Amino acid sequence: MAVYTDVTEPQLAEFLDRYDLGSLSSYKGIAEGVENSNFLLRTTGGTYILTLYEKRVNRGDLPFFVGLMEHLAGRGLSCPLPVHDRDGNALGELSGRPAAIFTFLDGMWTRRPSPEHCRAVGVALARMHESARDFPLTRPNGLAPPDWRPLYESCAGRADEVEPGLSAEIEAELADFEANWPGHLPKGVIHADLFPDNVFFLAGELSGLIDFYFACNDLLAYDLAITLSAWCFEQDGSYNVTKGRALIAGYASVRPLDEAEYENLPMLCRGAAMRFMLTRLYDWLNVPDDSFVTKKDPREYLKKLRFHRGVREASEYGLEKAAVTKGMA
Ligand SMILES: Nc1ncnc2c1ncn2[C@@H]1O[C@H](COP(=O)(O)OP(=O)(O)O)[C@@H](O)[C@H]1O
Ligand SMILES: N[C@@H](CCOP(=O)(O)O)C(=O)O
Repeated sequence: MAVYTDVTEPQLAEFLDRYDLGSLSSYKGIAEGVENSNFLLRTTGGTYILTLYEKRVNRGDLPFFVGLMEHLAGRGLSCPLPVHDRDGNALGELSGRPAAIFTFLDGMWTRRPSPEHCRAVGVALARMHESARDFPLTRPNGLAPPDWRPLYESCAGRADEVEPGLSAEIEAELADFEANWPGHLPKGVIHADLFPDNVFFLAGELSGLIDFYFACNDLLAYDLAITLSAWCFEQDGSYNVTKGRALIAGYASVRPLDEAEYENLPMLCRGAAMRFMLTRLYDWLNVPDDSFVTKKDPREYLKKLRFHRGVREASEYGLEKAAVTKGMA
């Protein structure tokens, strides 16, 4: 469920008066999504997405997110383009919430990613990284390794309610991240949440990326690790090396990794799994069951964390160093 704020027809019609989009034909809440309220908006000028930003999104970050989408779309990456009102503003206010209108992207996200999907996602992620190189705004990652311990501590020692022994396991992992995180690797603007529900396909081809609301400046290879962890595991929790190989090869075909990035992949993947396990754990323990926020199972990411902990060398993800660092994969 992702319509947290109601919008009345007169409110929306008044909001639309500020744009050159024609008049309101219809609008309807979109159930998918977690953080914000989204509406499918039809006007006499076309079809759009209306987003109302909810409490968990910091208003001060909105110019970064909206500016990034505009920048990437301008570089030819397929992603929602913010629509400006007649005064040039991409951000307005509707029903007491910051609000923006975006172009509609055709396509659907895939529930069953294939190796071909994974390769296309790897290519798109690397293109995003390259296209954002000259984006002038910056935003620190609010969910970087130094934030993981406070997030864990805000779960008030209740991790063992999810699985006995989990608190001690998290403690040991956090100590390792604090001592060994490879913070020196190349940085840039990362998507930071490129899960299957944020990538659209149309007729088998990748048609666009959405949901840039965790985007920030951080390690580029960490974004690859997040994406690999989200796309290359099966329902039973097993790693699919064919998908992993395809995703990494797709990425490296646009942006080859450097040796240190490649060698640190197991640590980066463990970190990616920890980050999503912790945010899910926090919601699992703290968000009331009748709340609108969709809770996701932290144990899915606990399994992935354990898999990554067992990986001794990056080649176990499917590709040898020479292939990935030379971009010849
Ligand atoms: N530009 C767009 N074009 C088409 N559909 C979109 C677009 N933006 C969002 N959506 C739809 O809205 C849903 C929720 O969007 P998303 O950005 O993932 O929300 P949240 O930030 O709340 O997770 C998506 O799954 C998709 O169905
Ligand atoms: N991808 C995250 C949750 C964030 O959801 P999104 O709809 O904003 O992508 C997770 O799976 O934990």
